[in-house]
Amino acid sequence: MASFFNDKLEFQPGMFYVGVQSWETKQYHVYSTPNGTSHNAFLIMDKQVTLIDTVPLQYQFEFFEKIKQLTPLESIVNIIIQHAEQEVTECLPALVQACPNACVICTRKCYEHLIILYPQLSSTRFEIVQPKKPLIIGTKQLSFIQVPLVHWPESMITVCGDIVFTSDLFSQHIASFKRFIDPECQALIEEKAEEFLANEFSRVVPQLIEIIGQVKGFKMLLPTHGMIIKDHYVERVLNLYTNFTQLILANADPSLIAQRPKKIIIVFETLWTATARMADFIAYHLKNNNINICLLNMKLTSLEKLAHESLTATGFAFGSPTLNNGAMPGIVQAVNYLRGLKMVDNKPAIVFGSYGWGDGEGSKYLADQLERSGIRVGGRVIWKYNFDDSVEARMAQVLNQVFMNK
Ligand SMILES: Cc1cc2nc3c(=O)[nH]c(=O)nc-3n(C[C@H](O)[C@H](O)[C@H](O)COP(=O)(O)O)c2cc1C
Repeated sequence: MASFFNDKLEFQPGMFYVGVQSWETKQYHVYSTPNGTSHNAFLIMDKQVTLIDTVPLQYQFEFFEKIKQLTPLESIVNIIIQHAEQEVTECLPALVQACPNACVICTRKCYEHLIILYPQLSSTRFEIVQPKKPLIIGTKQLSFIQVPLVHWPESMITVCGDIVFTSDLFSQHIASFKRFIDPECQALIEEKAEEFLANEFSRVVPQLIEIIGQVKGFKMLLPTHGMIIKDHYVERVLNLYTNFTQLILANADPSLIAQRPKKIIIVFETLWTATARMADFIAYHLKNNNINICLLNMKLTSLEKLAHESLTATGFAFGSPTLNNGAMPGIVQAVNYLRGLKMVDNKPAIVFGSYGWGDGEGSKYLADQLERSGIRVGGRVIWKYNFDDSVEARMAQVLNQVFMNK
């Protein structure tokens, strides 16, 4: 009987895509994924049938059906788990039950994480990968490169001939009927790959540089999320990764940041528009002084957009009215997110905001959060309810001083 899931893709002789498209995923980790995502898994039909990664539990039926189109589940001998996170392991307990002959192959750390996540795996047969010991599965041979903290401590990637299964590396959050990057979707895929980088890998640049060197020259990259990258797109994506690492390294050096075209991120929230109107004033003032701006209202903007834009920023203006003696939740979240990704470090910042009856505790809270992370706040402009020309003049002076050294 024809199966609904019979959309086999043999991307290399004997190698099949058995992943799923998650069109409905609009939130991933802490940020939004408007294009959905995919959870990619791969089956290698060799003497020893070998599976690379699983998918989230909600897709177990589809995943198993896809495998069964190619081979009975019991025939699987090796289950390679590149990363312990639930998105690639939730089907593992059921899979192990369905494949009595299978051995789970992963790093030592991955094994430690898996048996905490799934105690029922304690009697499963595991094999811990060794750096220089390939796994021979018949005509094909697999070798493993550990990539700690890219993006969990147990992560590894898998090399097979001239292709690499890259786990989260080179991922892009997008669901699609296409499996391969092509000219039509190239721009979107590259944007999504850079967004993924900004949100997931800003803290692991030395590891990225090492991996970029290791995967140069390979023909095909098969990430956990998004489309497969092959042919000349491999070089394009590696260049994108290299540019990203250079950008992040430059972010650690104030003299290199100073050489970039100026770009100030104005990120704010508002209750009754006063802080929003001041954000507009800041935007106009900077623009009139030939400084690029990006104006983001955190009620209408996503964290992944904020992080992506912040990659190339040279400074920040954070605005919040006072709400219950503190700052607005979205802007607190924004500061916390950028601080964690080290996007604000070494860049000038100001805070601003309206208040009613207190002392501008909203912007004070933001300034304290930034200063506690070692980020120097160059100015704080506050006003009661509504602002007039004198507050605008004060703001203009702070902007000139902090962002233009005037
Ligand atoms: C729910 C709520 C809580 C507030 N809490 C405070 C407060 O704790 N301290 C204060 O000075 N003002 C407080 N305010 C007043 C606002 O900070 C004030 O209206 C301000 O002008 C709003 O700025 P906006 O127009 O940018 O939203 C509060 C306002 C609201 C609606």
